[in-house]
Order: sequence, then structure tokens, then C-alpha cells
Amino acid sequence: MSVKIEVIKDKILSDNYFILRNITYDLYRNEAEAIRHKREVYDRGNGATILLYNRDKQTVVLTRQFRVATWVNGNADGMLIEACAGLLDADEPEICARKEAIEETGYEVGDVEKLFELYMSPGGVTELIHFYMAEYSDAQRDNAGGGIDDEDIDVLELPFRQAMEMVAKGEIRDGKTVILLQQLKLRGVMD
Ligand SMILES: Nc1nc2c(ncn2[C@@H]2O[C@H](COP(=O)(O)OP(=O)(O)O[C@H]3O[C@H](CO)[C@@H](O)[C@H](O)[C@@H]3O)[C@@H](O)[C@H]2O)c(=O)[nH]1
Ligand SMILES: [Mg+2]
Repeated sequence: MSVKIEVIKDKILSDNYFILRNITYDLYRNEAEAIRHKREVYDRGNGATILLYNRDKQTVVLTRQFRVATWVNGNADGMLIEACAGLLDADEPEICARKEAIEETGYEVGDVEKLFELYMSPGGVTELIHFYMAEYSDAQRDNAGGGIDDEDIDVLELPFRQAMEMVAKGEIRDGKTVILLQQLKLRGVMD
């Protein structure tokens, strides 16, 4: 199948902090007649996320913070449990993952493993997230974590089994975090 796209109009609706665009384009598929689409696209940049796990202790390190986007959409107190993550800004993805681990959880990890890069909400959000995991040890704790600037992040060290139960009960309901926990389960290194 060959696809051709001809952009008719590309308008910035907001560039207040991130960028919201409205793109009008003609989509030609298989030389057929054009279909005209008008779509809003939200560009918040790309990100990296990293799951820290300890095989000996059978634990993972997660974060908990207030997420206003979930609060306006049914999450009563707005608090969300997540693997640590952040926007790339000017960093390479692996550098970003390591930085976020130190800033948010306090752990300075050694080897990190790249899993994959996933679009998280392709209907309208540009974000591509780079996924990593890394083993951590108590000795790698450099600081208490908690984030930078106005971030106010709790660090949670949880038994892996409890984290999986929390997914089943709907207490962990962040997509990237569920994907990472399931990847760890698939490895067979956690009970
Ligand atoms: N002033 C202002 N600050 C903002 C705004 N949006 C975000 N920020 C600030 O920008 C920083 C973003 O923190 P990061 O740790 O880099 O990103 P994140 O919010 O944890 O997560 C991002 O990355 C993940 C992917 O790796 C994503 O899953 C997540 O949706 C998000 O994009 C935070 O200090 C946050 O307060 C905004 O609209 N206005
Ligand atoms: Mg973050």
C-alpha cells in the first residue's frame, strides 16, 4: 500500500508550554481519491521511562505523584503510581532515563537495558517513549529522590508480587508502568 500525504494547512493552536497543532491534510491511499482529514496533534516531546528492579529482594521501585490530567478524568485524588519517567528535553534517551532515576527515585543505576520505543497515544499525541529497565541495589541509593523544582514525588519500593496485584485491582493504572511490570514478569526473573 502506498500512502501520500499533502498538507493543506498546519496551524499552531497553542504554544503556551507544549505545542497543540491543527493539521489539515489530504491522504491518498493506493492512488485512490484523496480523503481530507483535519486533526489536532499535541506535541509534548518524547520521553523515557525506566523500571528499577531487584532480583534478590524481588522488589521494584515506583513513584507516586499528583497528575492533574488523571484528576480531571476520574482519578479521585489525582495520585498516580508510575515507573519513573521524564521528557527527553535535549538528552539522549538513555541519559534521560538515568537522570530521571536519580532525580525521582535517588538510585544511580549501573547497566540499563533498552526494551523498545512505543507511541503511547497515537490518535493525537506525538509522544514516543523509550522503555528501559535496570537492576538496582541498596548501595546505589544516592539521595532520597522526590524530583526537582515543584515536583513532589513519593518513592515506593514494593514487592513485585504486590505491584502485580495492584495492577489487577486497578490501583496501578498507568500504561507504561503496566507494560514494564509485565515485561519483567515475562522474563521469569521475578516470582
Ligand atoms: N509550567 C508548566 N510546567 C509543566 C507543564 N507540564 C509539565 N510541566 C513540568 O515539566 C516537568 C516534567 O517532568 P518530567 O519528569 O520530565 O516528565 P513527566 O511529567 O514525569 O512525564 C513525562 O514523561 C513521560 C514519558 O517518559 C510521560 O509518560 C508523561 O506523560 C510525561 O510526558 C515537571 O516538572 C512538570 O511540572 C506545564 O504545562 N506548565
Ligand atoms: Mg517524571
